[in-house]
Amino acid sequence: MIQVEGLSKYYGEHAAVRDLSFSIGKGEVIGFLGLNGAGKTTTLKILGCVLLPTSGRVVIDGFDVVKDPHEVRQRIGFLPDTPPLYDEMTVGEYLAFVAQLRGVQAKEAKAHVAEAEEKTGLREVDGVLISTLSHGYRQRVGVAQALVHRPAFLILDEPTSGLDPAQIRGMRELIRGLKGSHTVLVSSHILPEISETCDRLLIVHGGQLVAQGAEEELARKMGGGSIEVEIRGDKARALEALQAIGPVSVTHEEGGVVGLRVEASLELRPRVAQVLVGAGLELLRLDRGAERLESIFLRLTQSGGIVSREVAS
Ligand SMILES: Nc1ncnc2c1ncn2[C@@H]1O[C@H](COP(=O)(O)OP(=O)(O)OP(=O)(O)O)[C@@H](O)[C@H]1O
Repeated sequence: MIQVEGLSKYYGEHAAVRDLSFSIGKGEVIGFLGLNGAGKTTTLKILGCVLLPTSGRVVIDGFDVVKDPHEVRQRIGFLPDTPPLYDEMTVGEYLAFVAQLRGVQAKEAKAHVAEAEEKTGLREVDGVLISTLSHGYRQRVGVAQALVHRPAFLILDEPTSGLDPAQIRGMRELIRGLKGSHTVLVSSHILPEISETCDRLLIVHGGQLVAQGAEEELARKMGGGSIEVEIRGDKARALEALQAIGPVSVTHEEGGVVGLRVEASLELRPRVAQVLVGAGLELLRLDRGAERLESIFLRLTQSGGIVSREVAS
């Protein structure tokens, strides 16, 4: 369990984090979202015992980050925005070195390293010098060093930063694979990545929490949500059938295939399928609106937090 209560961090007069409170349950994968400068890195560094808070409390598994940092560090693994890698070491040497720094017995270090390499797909580069690795592999080593002492909690700051699309997918799968065995807090500003990986979202803006909840829940609270379909058949008939459910717009049209979006809650997906098939149309695809998290996020972070007060509770 992670509990954050009234956390603030000032750099001089500037409040990077203001009165932040949230809790994370065992086994949850939480996405920490915010624009550049929102206060994500500062918060994660405090949770990772790298920075001291100005005020407030962070308790991880019953231990306070200020009073018991040693206990906290044994229970968390931290991937900072720039992973602290030693270029002149091989992957295996580096992970063994980090394991021992974190209190793993020398005789157990090998098993810990093998397990971390297995989870992060690094087995084949165990003997490779870190200086020769691609950026994607370096990020994996960053995650592996966070895992190597088998912590219950993982804090990952922008794990996909600078990765190409294939590497992003690999990292997403890696994080998904950690679910169940770890509690994960992962920060990002890449919305689809968070949307697909996380159970719940914390959205920060200007150092404050402006919303929290599952994507579904946030969309409901904000009255948002949309369903996208692709059909083959008469466009006018499709528009008429869908208008009974909510406002409809045509998203694309090509070779007899029409894409439409209905502004309606996801729970209405079966109803959407029913009316389209009932109208004699061929239903080729039915999905949640892809832009949804993006629109929730933009509304929260561009409204100066007006919507936020209702949604943050
Ligand atoms: N060492 C520092 N000294 C002074 N101000 C700082 C320092 N570190 C961060 N800040 C300021 O605190 C605010 C929050 O920064 P932080 O790095 O936590 O945001 P972030 O959400 O992680 O942003 P990004 O996605 O760009 O990394 C910003 O206004 C930043 O300029």
